[in-house]
Amino acid sequence: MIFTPVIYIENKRYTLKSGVRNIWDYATFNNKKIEIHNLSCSGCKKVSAAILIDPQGRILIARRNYGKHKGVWEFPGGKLEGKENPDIAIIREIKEELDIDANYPLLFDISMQGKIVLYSFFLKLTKKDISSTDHDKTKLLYPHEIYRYPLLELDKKVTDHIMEIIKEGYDIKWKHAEDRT
Ligand SMILES: Nc1nc2c([nH]c(=O)n2[C@H]2C[C@H](O)[C@@H](COP(=O)(O)OP(=O)(O)OP(=O)(O)O)O2)c(=O)[nH]1
Repeated sequence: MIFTPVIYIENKRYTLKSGVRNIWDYATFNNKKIEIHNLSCSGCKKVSAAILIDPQGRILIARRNYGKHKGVWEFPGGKLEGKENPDIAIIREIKEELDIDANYPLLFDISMQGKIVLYSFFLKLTKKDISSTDHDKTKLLYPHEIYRYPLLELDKKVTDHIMEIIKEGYDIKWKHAEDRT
């Protein structure tokens, strides 16, 4: 599991390494597996969510097209299967839902509400035309714009944490390798 330089675990904030200001650079410092803190929550539903970021720093949100959350905007993702790790789950989910092949999911938030534990990962969005099996609409939004849409409670908390990370001066934009100077 690769963390960002900042991680929120149940609303507590941890800084893992100083001196790294672009969250994507952290992957190159920290490319080894680390076991995540084991949350004790018996009978919890564990869910991974993808904060897919484009090169302009916009985030993908999607409107659910079925079930009890139909019409609600959320981050793509879904439940962990069996003993699956959250990072493996998010790679599988966004392949299934959006047909996106992702690398280096960066874990930055573990939030709980009721019986749900949500693991949120930053991922690079390189694909242009997005369509989802689970959603009828998608949007690319700057983080402050996300609040304009009806969101699940946990997603508001995750968005608050993204805003805090940006206000502190961390950059969530990334560059294509060929654009790097
Ligand atoms: N995919 C996704 N799920 C989220 C987010 N935030 C959040 O609280 N959840 C909750 C909603 C669902 O209860 C659960 C995701 O499960 P799922 O994607 O398999 O959806 P589901 O409707 O089949 O799940 P269920 O609640 O009916 O059991 O996590 C989010 O940003 N993305």
